[in-house]
Amino acid sequence: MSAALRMPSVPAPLVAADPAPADPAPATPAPMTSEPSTGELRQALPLITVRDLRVAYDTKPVLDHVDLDLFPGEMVALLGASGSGKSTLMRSLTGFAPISGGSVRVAGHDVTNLRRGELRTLRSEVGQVFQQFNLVPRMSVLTNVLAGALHHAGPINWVGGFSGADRRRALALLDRVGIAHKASEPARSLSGGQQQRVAIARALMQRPRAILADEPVASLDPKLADAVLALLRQIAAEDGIPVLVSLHVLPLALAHSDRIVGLRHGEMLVSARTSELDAADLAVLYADDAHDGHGHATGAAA
Ligand SMILES: Nc1ncnc2c1ncn2[C@@H]1O[C@H](COP(=O)(O)OP(=O)(O)OP(=O)(O)O)[C@@H](O)[C@H]1O
Repeated sequence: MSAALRMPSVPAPLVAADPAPADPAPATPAPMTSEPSTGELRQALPLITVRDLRVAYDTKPVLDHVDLDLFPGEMVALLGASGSGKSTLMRSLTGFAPISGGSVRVAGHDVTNLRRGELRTLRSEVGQVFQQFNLVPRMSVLTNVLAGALHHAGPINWVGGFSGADRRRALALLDRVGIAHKASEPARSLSGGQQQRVAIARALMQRPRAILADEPVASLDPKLADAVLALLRQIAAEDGIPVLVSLHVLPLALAHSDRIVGLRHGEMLVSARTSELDAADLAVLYADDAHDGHGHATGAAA
């Protein structure tokens, strides 16, 4: 396989429960040679569609004609050396980046043309997970998860302001991510891997239509990183939502994604199914970047 993989960004559709179309235009159905199964009839349309995206900070271009589709149910790893534009691409999906051209559609929202209230709605529908977890350290694990419900609730009294149904749901989500037994402990008392599980449960509390995870395992040891990425992939498949996860370690991307996309200096150079890739195919993303300037190994040797 050639080094730079400008493959079509549209993979064979992954089937998901009740996918929400990002665009009202129906996808052209693939020709069918036999009676379609239910799954085939529910072919997924992309929930997130990025076309010809350009982002510039002041006059400095950071993303250059980027195309991307994210489908319900798939875990997509976003790779690239430091400064290649991964975080900027993620921020573009929730209206936090200075988009200078192209289009971004997320769960039916045209991100480049949203009023403030619509932006809030968009952000309430997209769960976010960060490297530093972003929990409130002195608050309990349960309260941190309940905070995910605030996106939909508007102003709320933190003391006793959550409904019993919210609390039951938060506990069920903590159970799902494997740390219900920590519900009443302060978040700061948990290990990094446990805190990231809390952050994932908080994102799920939003009932997200997609999850964006920006280097979610960069602070975790390899075993915990494996477990957290496996959890995110399981959520993508079970909940039928796309999960986009930026990573710096190639073996983790190869082990835990359905598809890999890769940026280099703001250009999307790689977009392919993970099963069709190996580490050598991804070297193009890191050429001439022995170190990324932030002390990360680039992953090529990881
Ligand atoms: N708010 C900003 N103002 C000006 N330049 C910015 C801003 N945010 C990012 N940049 C620049 O945009 C480029 C891409 O940054 P970005 O954070 O998206 O890269 P990244 O691939 O996520 O890097 P890393 O892996 O280190 O997190 C970099 O050159 C960065 O300096």
